[in-house]
Amino acid sequence: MKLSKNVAGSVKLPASKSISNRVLLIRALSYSFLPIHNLSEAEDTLLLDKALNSNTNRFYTGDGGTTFRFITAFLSKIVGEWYIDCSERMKERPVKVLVDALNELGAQITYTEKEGYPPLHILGSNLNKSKLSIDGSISSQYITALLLIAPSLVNGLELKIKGNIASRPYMEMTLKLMEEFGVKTSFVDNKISIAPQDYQFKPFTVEADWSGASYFYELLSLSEKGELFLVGLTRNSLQGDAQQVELWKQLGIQTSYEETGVRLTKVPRTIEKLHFDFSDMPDLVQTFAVVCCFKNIPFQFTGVETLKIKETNRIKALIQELKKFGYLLTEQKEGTLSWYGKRKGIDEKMVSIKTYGDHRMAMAFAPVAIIHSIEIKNPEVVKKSFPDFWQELRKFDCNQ
Ligand SMILES: O=C(O)C1=C[C@@H](OP(=O)(O)O)[C@@H](O)[C@H](O)C1
Ligand SMILES: C=C(OP(=O)(O)O)C(=O)O
Repeated sequence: MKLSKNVAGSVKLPASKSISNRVLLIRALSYSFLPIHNLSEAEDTLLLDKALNSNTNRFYTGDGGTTFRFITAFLSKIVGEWYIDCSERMKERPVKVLVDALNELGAQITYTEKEGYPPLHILGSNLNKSKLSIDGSISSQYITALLLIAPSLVNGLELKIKGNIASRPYMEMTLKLMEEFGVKTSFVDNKISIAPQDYQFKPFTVEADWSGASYFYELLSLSEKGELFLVGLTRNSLQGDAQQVELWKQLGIQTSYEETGVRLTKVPRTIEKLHFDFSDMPDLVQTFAVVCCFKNIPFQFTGVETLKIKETNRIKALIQELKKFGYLLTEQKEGTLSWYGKRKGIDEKMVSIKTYGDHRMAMAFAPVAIIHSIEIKNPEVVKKSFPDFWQELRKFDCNQ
């Protein structure tokens, strides 16, 4: 694919997988069959949906962090014996904080391979303890998993969060969705309290995905001219990644909210370098690292410590792949990724990008095809969150 330097057109984004997975779990906890409109077709969502509708006691959750962690909490409170398996990469992503919490509530969960990691064997029961304290700095998904089941626990849940809350907007998204389905929650001074109560499920429509939108902001940013319309995005989003709008403005992309989506136009950029704490928007680090290098904007990104335990070690993967274009990124201290503007020349006419099983590596590098000839290895990885990504990108192919 050779991308045009003038990108004009409209993009159909996938539905948010974060919202989809939460709403699927809430519907299952409500014993409801009412419809969820615009449910994501991401593999992570398809696998969760399948698990929630299966009648076996063995589940496979693939590569999905939320998929694995949400189903773990869900099964822990159902009396029975359950086995949850997953992909090889998920077996390297820790789950101890969640398992310890569920065991403290009364479940009996054991590791079937490596201590602290999936896969799991679960003896589920009526969890009747209600007070917990949990480390919030590793993944918000542990907190979300506990919150989602909290109203259905015999004595509810009082959750005290210790340390920083990584990916905090995702936890806030969970609380907002619970409220949307009629559950009362209280969040004061790092303590969340939820009394036992029933969800009131109702038909629901999932928003378009702000994380997936970032690759088209990047596309316009790397182009020479153009204008894009991203269908389905709204200003009042439940997604923390909607906050990327402010960053793009500094980088020269203006967002205008219209009735059916957002319009992106090019404006002069207002910054020469970018210092930003990504702990609220961890999934956008790859997009901004790539765009900043190719626009020659030195950067220092803090709050990136959780990236090592995502689909791949994203810090290492970014350093390795950007080096192929001569950009020398450094991780001088844990949780900080920087590029000081240093670049060495390269001879390669065509650069081959490894994706390491990570959808966001493929999507963050794809727009670079505007500037440099690239080949993306294992492009099918996008199915984890954005199955139609290549189809949408092809709209900007010169040979179309
Ligand atoms: O709750 C969610 O839907 C998510 C939370 C974040 O994970 P962490 O809380 O592990 O950072 C994010 O990176 C992931 O893509 C989706
Ligand atoms: C980190 C991600 O997802 P998960 O943790 O649910 O696998 C992601 O989609 O970038």
